[in-house]
Amino acid sequence: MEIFPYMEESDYEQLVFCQDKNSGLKAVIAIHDTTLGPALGGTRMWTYDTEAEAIEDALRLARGMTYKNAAAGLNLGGGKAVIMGDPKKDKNPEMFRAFGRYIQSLNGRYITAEDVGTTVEDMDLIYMETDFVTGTSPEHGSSGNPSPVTAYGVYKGIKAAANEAYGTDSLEGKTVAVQGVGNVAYQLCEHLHEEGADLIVTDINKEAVKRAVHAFGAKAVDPDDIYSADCDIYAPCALGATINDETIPQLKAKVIAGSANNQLKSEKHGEMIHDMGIVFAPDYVINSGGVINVSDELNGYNQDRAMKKVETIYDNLSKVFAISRRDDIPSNIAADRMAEERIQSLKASRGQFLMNGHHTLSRR
Ligand SMILES: NC(=O)c1ccc[n+]([C@@H]2O[C@H](COP(=O)([O-])OP(=O)(O)OC[C@H]3O[C@@H](n4cnc5c(N)ncnc54)[C@H](O)[C@@H]3O)[C@@H](O)[C@H]2O)c1
Ligand SMILES: CC(C)C[C@H](N)C(=O)O
Repeated sequence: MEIFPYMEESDYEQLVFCQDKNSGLKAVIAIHDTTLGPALGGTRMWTYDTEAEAIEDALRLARGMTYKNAAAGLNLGGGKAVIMGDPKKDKNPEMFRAFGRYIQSLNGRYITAEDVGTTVEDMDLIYMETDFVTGTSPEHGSSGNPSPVTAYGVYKGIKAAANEAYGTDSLEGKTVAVQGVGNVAYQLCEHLHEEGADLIVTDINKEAVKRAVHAFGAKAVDPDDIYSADCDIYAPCALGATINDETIPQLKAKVIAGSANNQLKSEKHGEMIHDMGIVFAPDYVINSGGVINVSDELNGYNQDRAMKKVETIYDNLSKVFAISRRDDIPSNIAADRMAEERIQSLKASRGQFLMNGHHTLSRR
């Protein structure tokens, strides 16, 4: 992989390699764009087959955070980190402390939080070395685990998408097919069930499926059968790239709205579902509840204020759908335009973010 041409193409600012032999840390921090403010994005721990795969994932996810933060109206840029390793086997406290020291070395240009494979406990270890971490335990004055808030935002986003497709945002009697019932989706199912939606669920983890069937009376299907499930709304909450050439022809839903990052395999798949009249809630708009919540820590965390901001996901998505309808463009393109406009309007007068010696995250 040629790194500089890749970085130049989407104008990445910085890529940092972190190695600590003692703890086994091998990590990459990618900072995409800090026009709007310091780069905020989670740390993913994953078993990458190759270094190139890890670097590419960090870069791709960092760019996604630039768009997510901009579209959510946050004064934050985009960055992301990946740690190479199996989150079930390879973690140790020294690893996260060493990683925290690397974050500290960036002096606030990158602020981290949870992502797939990392937990509140990991953030607490990072916090032992740096202030530039959010989503630590509430006893540090922090916001804790972002997943329940992400789930609430996705629930609100599903309502906005239902309103666009069906002319009402009531989910009572609607059937929602949920792919993956992990941290976010289990809580999402709770909101949907409370509103009277019928649930179809799948997961590669049989226990997770059992739990949802038991708690919400959900109907279980095999992982490959979720795309063709007879439903009104398909909620991808597991992996990326599940909207692709193979799955699109199987879909019966009029709405696609879920928590997973990077749901479209490529841009052409956004066009395909747009042409079919499917309402698609762009992933980085609907799943921004977690980052909105942790970002409130930069003002001294206030849960009420954070939740009010999370509620804006409904209006934000309605705006995206209106642009998509007005210009007859896929909703993912409409969302990109909305985010890019915010960044471009500041870019003329501001460059990269540099800490000015004072920051609000210090709770010590
Ligand atoms: N946690 C957050 O706050 C947050 C914020 C924004 C976006 N997201 C995204 O939402 C998604 C879910 O996040 P999470 O924190 O709930 O993760 P999680 O790991 O807790 O849940 C994912 C679930 O998907 C299941 N799964 C994996 N492959 C599958 C397959 N092929 N078919 C069916 N199920 C499968 C897993 O077994 C797991 O139960 C991820 O894509 C994540 O990037 C999460
Ligand atoms: C900052 C974190 C809460 C970010 C989250 N992992 C996301 O993808 O949005």
